[in-house]
Amino acid sequence: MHFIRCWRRSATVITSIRSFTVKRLLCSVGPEDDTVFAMSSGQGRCGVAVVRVSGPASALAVHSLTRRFPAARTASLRSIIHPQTQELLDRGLVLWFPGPHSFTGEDSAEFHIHGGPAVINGVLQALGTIPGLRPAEAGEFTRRAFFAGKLDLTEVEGLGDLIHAETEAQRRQALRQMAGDLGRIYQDWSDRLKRCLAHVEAFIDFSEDELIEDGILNNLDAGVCQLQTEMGNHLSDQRRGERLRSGVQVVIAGSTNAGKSSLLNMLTQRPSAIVSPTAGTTRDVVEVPLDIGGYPVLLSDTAGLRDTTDSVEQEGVRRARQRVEQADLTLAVVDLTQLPSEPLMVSVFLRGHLRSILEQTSDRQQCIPILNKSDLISTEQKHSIRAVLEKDGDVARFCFLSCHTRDGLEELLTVLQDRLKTLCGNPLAGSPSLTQTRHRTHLQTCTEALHQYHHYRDVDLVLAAEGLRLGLSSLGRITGRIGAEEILDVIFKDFCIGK
Ligand SMILES: Nc1nc2c(ncn2[C@@H]2O[C@H](COP(=O)(O)OP(=O)(O)OP(=O)(O)O)[C@@H](O)[C@H]2O)c(=O)[nH]1
Ligand SMILES: [K+]
Ligand SMILES: [Mg+2]
Repeated sequence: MHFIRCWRRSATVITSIRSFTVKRLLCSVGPEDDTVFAMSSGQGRCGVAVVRVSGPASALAVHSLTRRFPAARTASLRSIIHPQTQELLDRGLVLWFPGPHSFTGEDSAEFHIHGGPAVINGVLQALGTIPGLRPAEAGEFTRRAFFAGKLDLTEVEGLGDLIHAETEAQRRQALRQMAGDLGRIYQDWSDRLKRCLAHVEAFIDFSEDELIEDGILNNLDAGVCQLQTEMGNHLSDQRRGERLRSGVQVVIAGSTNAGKSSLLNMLTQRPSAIVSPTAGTTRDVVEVPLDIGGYPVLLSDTAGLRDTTDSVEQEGVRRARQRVEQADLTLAVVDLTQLPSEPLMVSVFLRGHLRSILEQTSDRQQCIPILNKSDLISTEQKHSIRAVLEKDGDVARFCFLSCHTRDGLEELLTVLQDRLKTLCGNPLAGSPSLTQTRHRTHLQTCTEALHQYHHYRDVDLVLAAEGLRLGLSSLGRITGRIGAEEILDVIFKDFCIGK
């Protein structure tokens, strides 16, 4: 969805100024001497739009459009004039940020103009007539900031996440990463590893001259072990940061007619899925993104689980099972009227029933049993069911619910939020979580390389040193000190024009 939005935004801008561009749109990977411009605020009619310019010809751009040059980093009201026709385009604020003290590190400027399409197009077209200026690529301002050393890759990713953050917890995590919290951890590990490597190399070069004490290798071992422990702890985070970034997969599953689609509609507060008394109504997976207490959730309703000869429904059941298998959390909906009347049989029945829903995924943390249609049973029945289940440690914390009266909804939301908190962690507490598979992959490579150090340490010190060197380069790949080119395009594809 984000991608389409960004793509649409960029498509509009590019078509409107294409005829005025002097240079081809190049996808650059390194610093450039051309100057780029783009609208940095959102698309559509708005009070104020921000047009950004960055590169060596920024001063020329400001001068050409405003005549009177503004003081650095001070908003100045100016008439904005087309440099060729001298026509007045708008009156707005102009800001001048001389490099290197700017976001991109280059000379840059911002024009805060009125947000109507004709004004915006007029100013973009005017900029396009200035020699040396061309429209910016998606993410090009940030790309320039990266090459100027203003941001490392984790900070660039944090900035991208911040732009796309849809919930409070996502915003907090992204902001923290953008501020460099995560990058600093990796940089610290990198610095320490570099010191270890320098010592091993010194030992290899000078030990025969007996200039180096013997104990130095033991200290080194301890240093490498300490790094491994810290990396291990960072990696064993149950994917909290990644989950918060991409959304928690919550799946509603259960038998046909248990009330799964009714639950989806109640949580989304709209008729997202068809509800009917016919068993087997839902076949496709119906997925709705939700913000629950600041946590991003992808909530899916699935086909009722039952044996069937209908091939379409069979496919629905297959998809439902697949979703449950991949889910971070399953809401297992049970129709209370289907429970055995004998209270003592209730927990046996429920345990079996939950097992048939969850199948392989036996982790109890991943399931909330929802006993639905509580409006159809008496208060006494409810009490006795609760008493039996509370005694049974094998049944995870359950919720009574009625999708008809909404009784139990508050309690369900509380339980749900608790689980989401556990699944995503508090993005502001403790050390920051890794947020991307990319980080995980390089860190794993790094820890494996450190094993190589221990493996060869007594056999061949040169090979042991190679392990440290490999580890160092894996860490460098996370922050972009090494091999940035190959992944830049992947990262920047999610950025919009103007950022
Ligand atoms: N009395 C009562 N009826 C409910 C409740 N929840 C759902 N129902 C009814 O149960 C029937 C089935 O509801 P659905 O939401 O379609 O159930 P489902 O689990 O999605 O069914 P399938 O998609 O066929 O698997 C409908 O007639 C609902 O109105 C409830 O809390 N109380
Ligand atoms: K149904
Ligand atoms: Mg349904």
